[in-house]
Amino acid sequence: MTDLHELCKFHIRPVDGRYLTELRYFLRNGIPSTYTEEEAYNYINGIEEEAESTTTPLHIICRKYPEDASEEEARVINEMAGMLFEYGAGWCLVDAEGNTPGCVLVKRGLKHTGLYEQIVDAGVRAELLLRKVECNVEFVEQDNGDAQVEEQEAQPHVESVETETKAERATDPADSQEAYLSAKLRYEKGALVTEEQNDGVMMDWETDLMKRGCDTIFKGAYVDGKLDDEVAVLNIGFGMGIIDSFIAEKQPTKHYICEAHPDVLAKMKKDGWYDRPNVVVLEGTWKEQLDKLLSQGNVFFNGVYYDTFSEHYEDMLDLFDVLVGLLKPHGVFSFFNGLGADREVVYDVYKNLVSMDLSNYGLSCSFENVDMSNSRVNDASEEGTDGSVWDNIKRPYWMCPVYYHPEVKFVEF
Ligand SMILES: C[S@@+](CC[C@H](N)C(=O)[O-])C[C@H]1O[C@@H](n2cnc3c(N)ncnc32)[C@H](O)[C@@H]1O
Repeated sequence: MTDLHELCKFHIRPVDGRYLTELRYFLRNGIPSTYTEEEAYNYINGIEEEAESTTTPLHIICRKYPEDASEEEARVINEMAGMLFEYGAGWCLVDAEGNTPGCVLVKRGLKHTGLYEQIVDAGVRAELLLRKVECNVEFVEQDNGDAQVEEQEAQPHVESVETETKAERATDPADSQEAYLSAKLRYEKGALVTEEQNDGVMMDWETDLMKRGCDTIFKGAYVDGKLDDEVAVLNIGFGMGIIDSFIAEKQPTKHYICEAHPDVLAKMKKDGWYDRPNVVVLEGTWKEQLDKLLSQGNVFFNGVYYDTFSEHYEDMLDLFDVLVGLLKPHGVFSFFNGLGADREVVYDVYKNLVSMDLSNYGLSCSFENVDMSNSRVNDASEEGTDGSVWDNIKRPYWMCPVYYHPEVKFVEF
């Protein structure tokens, strides 16, 4: 390995200013901050193929971060990471075990460190930059061979897809709305899945989270502690009707349900949702339906819940545009927070990002931490079954020990 990689192993303690001097020297003299152990190995051994994994200096720092680091050592290590980021280090490159530097810290129980925070901040900055680049440049399809987790995290109920091509993604029901809306669905015990691919569209391990979602949006039913004369709520995405059943129990004046998939709409019809006197079913995508409601100008909600499938973070940003026009001033918005939830560090990046994005709309977002360590979702083997809730499901979309349950309202309320 190289001197740069060796430096990041902290052989000599304490970790002090000498580390900063040496690291600065390497970087200023042209050693890339993303120079990987694999590249070094291949170079030394005359191997020409490009390595599949990318163990960067930042990975090594995370692997070797001393558990007993003093305050001063922690400060120096943070400064080293800062320097690496300044010189272009990646927050989401993956090593041979599929870990990003942040994942390494999570696995070592070092999430509380300033280093982890710095990596999350770098992730937020990278996402914001990526968004700007994607807006300004038509073609950013660039395969530089680096292994990295998908930066443009897919939205609720879709996890990151590592190296699929754009063409594959266009036909993947878990990734493309067009493909999803024309895919056949199947209701099975405790889940709604796509018929062919077995993507989990909705699963009943989320029941408790749906209950929380319902309770949260009903906080908007009260103005100064008094129940509003008319309580109107909107749920976007019916799925298994779990949250809609909780909403129905609270007997709102009007209960709007927006649903786009024909198989789900058929199930709603069969189960009598269309016949309920206070229920209004908006058939179609929320983008079509909510624009109509906005132009109508006479429907405003105490609570809105959002939980769709095969949408992306940028769709959610589009939702915020209409949400601010449809929410009553004291109204509350919540959503199934599966943003990047197949990787803890990405989940943390999105937690920060969504708060920042909402603040641009005058909305504040707070999160309640829900411990999921005892949830069925994290059980390797579910009681009464041979396996976990993910058996037969193509891609697990939840891998985190804590759920960040969001509550969103206008800043002044
Ligand atoms: C995860 S499920 C919702 C589960 C629901 N929260 C529950 O408690 O059962 C997602 C639902 O959103 C619907 N959906 C997907 N895209 C949509 C869109 N653009 N507009 C409206 N509904 C959509 C799907 O057909 C599916 O029924």
